[in-house]
Amino acid sequence: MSDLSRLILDHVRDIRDYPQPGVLFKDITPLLADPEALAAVVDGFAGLHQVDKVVGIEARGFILAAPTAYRLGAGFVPVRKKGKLPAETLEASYDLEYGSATIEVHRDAFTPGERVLIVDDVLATGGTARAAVELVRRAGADVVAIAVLMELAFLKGRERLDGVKVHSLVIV
Ligand SMILES: O=P(O)(O)OC[C@H]1O[C@H](OP(=O)(O)OP(=O)(O)O)[C@H](O)[C@@H]1O
Ligand SMILES: Nc1ncnc2[nH]cnc12
Repeated sequence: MSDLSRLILDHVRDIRDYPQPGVLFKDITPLLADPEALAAVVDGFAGLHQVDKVVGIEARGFILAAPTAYRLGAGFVPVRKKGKLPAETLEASYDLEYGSATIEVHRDAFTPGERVLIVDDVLATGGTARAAVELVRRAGADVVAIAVLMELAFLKGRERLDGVKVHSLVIV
């Protein structure tokens, strides 16, 4: 296992039965609070691809995507839960490990053909990431890859992202 994977595992804590019974929730707040771990994760994402825009998925994805964009000299684009973006949007609905949701992106968030890295904290069932890929493509940009801090392999999210490059800093 890489030093980065070990560092992440040491700073993510498991919360049983949150937000509902049967879910083992991966709480990244200890990692965010640790300067060395936070910097290593952002550097890890920024080392993957040079892109024009980094997309962050509300809310935890924002925290990691914005510093990644800064590090790359790229722009940041928020994908938000429905009803939060002020201008004209595209939307996609999906199921995730513990519920369902609708996300949106501004219709004019990208110029055609821009290269995009999508960043989030956790890949579980893949519903969220798949919907984000769909939105970015419908908005006219090119999804270079998805990058997550942690992939929960038993939920097989990767299988729902056929044809998209998926980078996980740690797989559990
Ligand atoms: O692979 P999936 O099963 O779709 O699950 C992964 C998503 O679930 C969490 O987001 P959540 O909707 O809980 O939002 P939050 O970041 O606002 O806590 C996480 O941050 C991912 O975006
Ligand atoms: N088990 C989990 N822990 C943290 N975030 C998640 N998003 C979906 N499933 C999750």
